[in-house]
Amino acid sequence: MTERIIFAIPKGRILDEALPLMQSAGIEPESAFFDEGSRALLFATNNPHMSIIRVRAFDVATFVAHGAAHIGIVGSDVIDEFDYSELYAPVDLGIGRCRISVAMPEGASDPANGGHIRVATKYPATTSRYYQAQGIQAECVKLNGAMELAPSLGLSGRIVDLVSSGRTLAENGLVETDVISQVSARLIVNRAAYKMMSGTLPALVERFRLLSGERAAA
Ligand SMILES: Nc1ncnc2c1ncn2[C@@H]1O[C@H](COP(=O)(O)OP(=O)(O)OP(=O)(O)O)[C@@H](O)[C@H]1O
Ligand SMILES: O=P(O)(O)OC[C@H]1O[C@H](OP(=O)(O)OP(=O)(O)O)[C@H](O)[C@@H]1O
Repeated sequence: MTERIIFAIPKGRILDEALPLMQSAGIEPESAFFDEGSRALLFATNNPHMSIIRVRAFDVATFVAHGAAHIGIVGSDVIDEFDYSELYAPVDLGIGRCRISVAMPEGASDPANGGHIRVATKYPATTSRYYQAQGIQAECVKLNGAMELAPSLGLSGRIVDLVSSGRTLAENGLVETDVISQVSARLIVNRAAYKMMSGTLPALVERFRLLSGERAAA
């Protein structure tokens, strides 16, 4: 018997780039997936043994790590933040490229007072790890968006957030001071499922690996 594969994809901005990639891999979601009025969260595909769930970016990693979904697409920013041992990330898809950086108000200095700083971020684990390696203790204020507001309103001296064009920082009077890491979207697989579903998942991963190799070479 072939088990059903649950494929988790993120709702946000990666989706537009992920869909053509999935189509190239032969995965076509049912029409309800494209219906903006639909409240459904789980969708059939042209493969009777595969369904798609569309969830928030951070939740893609959680669903796959717990085996509730078997495979997914998510940014390396999310993988690094959770550091789930159950996740295998075998393919860099080369989409959703950006970087995770430190930023602060133009012309400001934010000295580490007694080795301590305060940072507003959606990425507390990544931020703490980055500063810990420099012997600085980062007190992270967790926000889920609009981090750029934090310095001007006195919430923190600096922020750690994703940067692509730099436009959001510039429009909010901030400058990028350090790049923590480069980010791109990855194919992730639940390690146990990869072994258990050996008739389907490894071949699917190979298809994406080939496509990404072709894309990188193009
Ligand atoms: N400016 C950007 N350029 C390129 N990729 C980005 C950019 N911002 C985010 N990403 C990638 O897209 C992923 C999802 O980000 P997005 O901003 O769409 O979600 P979100 O609105 O933060 O998510 P949610 O609403 O689920 O909290 C990020 O984890 C990152 O990998
Ligand atoms: O350097 P830029 O090209 O301006 O991109 C950076 C912005 O993109 C992301 O937010 P997004 O637009 O996804 O919205 P969000 O606040 O909902 O995360 C990120 O959080 C930055 O705010």
